[in-house]
Amino acid sequence: MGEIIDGRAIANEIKEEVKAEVEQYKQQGITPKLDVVLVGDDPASISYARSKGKVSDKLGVAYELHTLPTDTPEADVLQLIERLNGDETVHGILVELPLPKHIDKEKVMEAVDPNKDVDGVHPINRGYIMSGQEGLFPATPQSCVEILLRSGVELQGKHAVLVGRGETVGKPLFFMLLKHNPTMTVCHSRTKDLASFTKQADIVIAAVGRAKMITGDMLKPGAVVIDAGINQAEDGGLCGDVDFDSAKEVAGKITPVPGGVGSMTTALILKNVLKAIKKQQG
Ligand SMILES: Nc1nc(=O)c2c([nH]1)NC[C@@H]1CN(c3ccc(C(=O)N[C@@H](CCC(=O)O)C(=O)O)cc3)C=[N+]21
Repeated sequence: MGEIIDGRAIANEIKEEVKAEVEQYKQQGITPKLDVVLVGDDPASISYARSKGKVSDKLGVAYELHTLPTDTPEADVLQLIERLNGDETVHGILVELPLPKHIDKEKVMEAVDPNKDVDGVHPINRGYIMSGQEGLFPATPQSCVEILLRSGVELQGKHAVLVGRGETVGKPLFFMLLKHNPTMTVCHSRTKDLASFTKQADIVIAAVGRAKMITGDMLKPGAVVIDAGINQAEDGGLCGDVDFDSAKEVAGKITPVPGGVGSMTTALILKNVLKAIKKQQG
C-alpha cells in the first residue's frame, strides 16, 4: 500500500510560514488585508468565503467580505473593484466564481489590479504563468506543485500525466509543473484509452472533475498520484477524481480527498496576499 500524503500537515506548514511573515509586516506597520467579493448566494461560494475568513483570522490577516445581491448590476461590481484597487489598505482581491449570468466574468477578472489578483485569474498573471515570470498564480494548481515538492517527489525527467485541461487547474498547472522539467502528457475528457497513458506515468495528476474515474488498474505500480478533484460521492460525502481505495494499493504516494490538495488552497491564497504586497511595493 502506498504512502498517504497528508495535505493538512503540509497546509499547516504553509500556514505557520505565512503567520510568521504576517507578524513581520505588522511590525513594519502593514496589516495584510484580503477582500473577497461575493455576488449572489451560491452555497459553495458562501462556504469557501467563510473558510477564507476563518483562516485569515487565524493567521492575523485582515479580511473583509463584500456580499452583493444576485441582481447587482455589472457596473456596480466593477465600481466596487475599482474602489478596492485604489484602496492601499487592501492587498488582495478575490471575486468568488461563479458570477450571476448577467455579469461578464472576463470583464470582472480583468478589472482586478493584477498586483492584487490573489486568485491568479487576470490575463496578465495567466501570461506570467506561461512565460515563467513571477506572478500571482491560482491556488489549486499551486497546491499540486507544493504537495509534490514538499513530499520530496523528484520531477526532473519523470513522466507526469496530467488528466484535465480546465482553466482553473489543468491548464495553469501544465506550465507551473513544466518549470520543474518533467516530461508531460496532457489527457482530458475526450482522450481515447486514457489508461494507456496513465499506465506510463511516474506521476498522475487528476483534475477532470469526474468522480473516481482513475482506478488502481490504470496506474503503474509505485506512481505518485495527486488528486485535485472535488466531487460529490454517492454516499453524500466528498470524493476525488481518483478511486482512492483501489489506487492506494498500487500507488507509491497518493493524496486523499478530503485532506489532500483542497486542504492547502486557502493557505496558498493567503500566501498570495503576501506575494501581492511585495508586487505592490515594486
Ligand atoms: N467560488 C469559489 N471559491 C473558492 O474558494 C473555490 C471554488 N469556488 N471552487 C473550488 C476551489 C477549491 N477550494 C477549496 C477550499 C478549501 C478546501 C478545504 O478546506 N478542504 C478540506 C475539506 C473541507 C471539508 O471537509 O468541508 C480538505 O480537503 O481537507 C477545499 C477546496 C476553494 N475553491
